[in-house]
Amino acid sequence: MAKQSAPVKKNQTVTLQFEDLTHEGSGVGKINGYPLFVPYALPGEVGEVKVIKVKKNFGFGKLLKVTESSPERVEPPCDVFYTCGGCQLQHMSYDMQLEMKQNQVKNAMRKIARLEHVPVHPIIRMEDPWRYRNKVQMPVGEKDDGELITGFYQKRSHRIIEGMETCNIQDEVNDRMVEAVRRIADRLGIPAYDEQNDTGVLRHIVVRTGEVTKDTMIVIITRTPDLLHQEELIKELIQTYPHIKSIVHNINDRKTNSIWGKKSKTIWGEDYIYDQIGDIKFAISAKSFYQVNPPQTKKLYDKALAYAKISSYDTVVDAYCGIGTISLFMAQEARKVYGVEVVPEAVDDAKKNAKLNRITNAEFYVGEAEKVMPWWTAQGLRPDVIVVDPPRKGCDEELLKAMIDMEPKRIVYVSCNPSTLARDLGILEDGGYATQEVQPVDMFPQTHHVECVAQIQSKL
Ligand SMILES: C[S@@+](CC[C@H](N)C(=O)[O-])C[C@H]1O[C@@H](n2cnc3c(N)ncnc32)[C@H](O)[C@@H]1O
Repeated sequence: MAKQSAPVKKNQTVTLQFEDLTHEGSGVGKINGYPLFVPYALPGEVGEVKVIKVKKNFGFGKLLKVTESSPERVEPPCDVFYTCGGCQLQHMSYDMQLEMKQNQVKNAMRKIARLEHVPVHPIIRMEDPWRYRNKVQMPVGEKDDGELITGFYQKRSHRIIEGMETCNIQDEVNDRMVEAVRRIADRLGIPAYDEQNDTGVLRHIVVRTGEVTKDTMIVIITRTPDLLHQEELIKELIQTYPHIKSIVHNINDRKTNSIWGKKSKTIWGEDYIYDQIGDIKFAISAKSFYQVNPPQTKKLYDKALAYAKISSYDTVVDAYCGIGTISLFMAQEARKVYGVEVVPEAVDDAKKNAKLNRITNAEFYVGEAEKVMPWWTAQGLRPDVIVVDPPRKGCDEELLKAMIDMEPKRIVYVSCNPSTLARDLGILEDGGYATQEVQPVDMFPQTHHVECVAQIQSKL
């Protein structure tokens, strides 16, 4: 059979009618059935597109001009939206963002898990989908004249966007704190890290602010073991900003894209900041995972708790438990909760958090969930409910097997990636578990990320 070639060539300009969106938010238009993926194009629009990459079954294009615009197109409020890689969806209405995410979850359930009959509820929207992030990790660089600059990297590069004064999805306090550290460090003459030559000092400024407490933690990440002008920097920060409760110095001396180094020390204040979700208080240390959107997190955890249907006789396992957030919510209803988490600092936080809330029926262990759970099974632990909340890559296969071996009545799966969620639900179906329903929650407005919680029941 003759090999079919793509109907377009690189650098060709074509007119496209857009019909759909990819899960990353690019518009999809077809030429003789051949799809072209075009960032910033919306379904229902017609546009002129320059073809920039041609593959066998699909290609990529750059939107040159919108000739027929969608009513869902909006002006992005952020000046650097088209250069920055942080948000992908500011050019579409919030309703369209939600519809796209809802479809993404439905498609994953249908195409990956083959669970078309499972209800996917309407996504839980955010009342005000801006300024929600409680944590920022901002790279530091220098202008040609040596002045320090901070800003996110331009898309697919390590070039800092100059003149980025604010990020519209960040808590304003975090914006101000990044600028304060930049300004003081610049005046003190602390040089930025130079990635090319692996020289210089200041790599990243990380700021986390508690939603309820408004406590702020600042983490200064340097290449060098010492932080130049540390005392002056601390003095000026704490005198000017009394809401700063902790300043941590983290050392990353490797030539790497990773932000964090292994060693951290608190150079002023406490090792933690505090925050509260619902009735539960949390101490959060620098390296621990804590959900970035607190108002939506409460809605997510309430749903997880409702799906778990815990009685006072139940034993619960919370795998990937972080600082014990979900565990402590569950512990209020359960007989006993066991949490497991791989980051030792997070487990220390979880134990501290149990004490802080006078919760005595939750125990926390450091380890890889996929190794600890089979060991627990061998010890005879048979929980009534298992909660999992893994990173984007989903659950390890060993962990899924261990869950099935533990024979819980119910599983609650919290996921930040519908594709791996659907893959894992398929494996659980084969292991005797049926997915009852899925609830998407919009934890990351303006970006293509989507969070879900699924209720899963033993078929026995
Ligand atoms: C999405 S977070 C969820 C944390 C917590 N449930 C929450 O809502 O705050 C995933 C957590 O899994 C942890 N983790 C990653 N791989 C792990 C593994 N193999 N075993 C145990 N924990 C792991 C991470 O350190 C992180 O704290």
